[in-house]
Amino acid sequence: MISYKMYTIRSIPGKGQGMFANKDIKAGSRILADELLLSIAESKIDEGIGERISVSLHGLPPEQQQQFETLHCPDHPTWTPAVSRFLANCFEVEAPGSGIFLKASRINNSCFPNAFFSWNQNLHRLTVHAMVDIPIGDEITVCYIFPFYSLQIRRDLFREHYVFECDCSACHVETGIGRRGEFRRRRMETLYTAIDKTNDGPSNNDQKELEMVLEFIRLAEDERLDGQFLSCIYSRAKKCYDDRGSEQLALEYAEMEVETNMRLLGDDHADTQESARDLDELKTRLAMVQQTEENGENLGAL
Ligand SMILES: C[S@@+](CC[C@H](N)C(=O)[O-])C[C@H]1O[C@@H](n2cnc3c(N)ncnc32)[C@H](O)[C@@H]1O
Repeated sequence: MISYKMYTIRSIPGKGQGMFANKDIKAGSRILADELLLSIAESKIDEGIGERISVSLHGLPPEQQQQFETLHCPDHPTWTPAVSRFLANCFEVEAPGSGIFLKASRINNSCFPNAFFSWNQNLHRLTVHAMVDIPIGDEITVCYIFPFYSLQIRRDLFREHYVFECDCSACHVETGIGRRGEFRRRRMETLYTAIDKTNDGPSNNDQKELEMVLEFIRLAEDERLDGQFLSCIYSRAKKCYDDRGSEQLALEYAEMEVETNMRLLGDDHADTQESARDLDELKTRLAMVQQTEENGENLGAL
């Protein structure tokens, strides 16, 4: 067992090691900002991945190579141990790259996670933030993939990439919670793909895009799913409303985007800083519109 300020790493039956809160952790708190041990610039799983991992690993001092060897290594049917170990423990750094972080790699998966990981380019570290209040003693979990993927896709990715079967309540579709959740997640997956395909500029079908965005947000709230994907969707809602001249609604979604980014990424993340700048611009624009309207009213009253 290893204890740090906010968490302890210890074994759990059936899951290897895991990370546990050793104090009550408030939503938005930074649980860790982990240093990069090694990375590869291209994480696509092709025949060259073993070589890329090997080059990066052998560029490290022997002590750090040994630290990599201590990480969990699943028994994958086709990959070498180095590839299995890398893929089961890596996190995305600058896309399409992946990296290994010794502490974060002890965090297990849940499709109802209570924490969120993100590569922070400004800090050159991987951060993990509490998405919700985490009581002392609870396991700290992240979702390795988009949690709104349907059960079949989640199962396939967990088996293929990480070699485990997820046992969280979302993966038990025989229960009421699991079944209702699966229905919502399938719909969210469809909507996310469709929203992603719509153009960034003013589209021919703004109304349809806005309807999809609002439905996605409703489903995420019902399913209590959170993540940076949600702040991207808030950003789309902001843009849809702004494009149609509904600045007040655009402002509400801009505020939700900043709140989500602050909580999940922290104020030192480039995405948070960009969304905060956008919010300030929108507020300034809205204040100018209000001022112009007030001036017009005053002139009319003369
Ligand atoms: C990033 S590591 C997490 C820490 C790992 N348990 C350890 O012992 O170091 C990923 C591996 O943890 C295990 N794992 C993660 N989440 C799990 C879960 N919900 N149920 C069972 N095993 C899980 C799987 O073996 C997976 O390949």
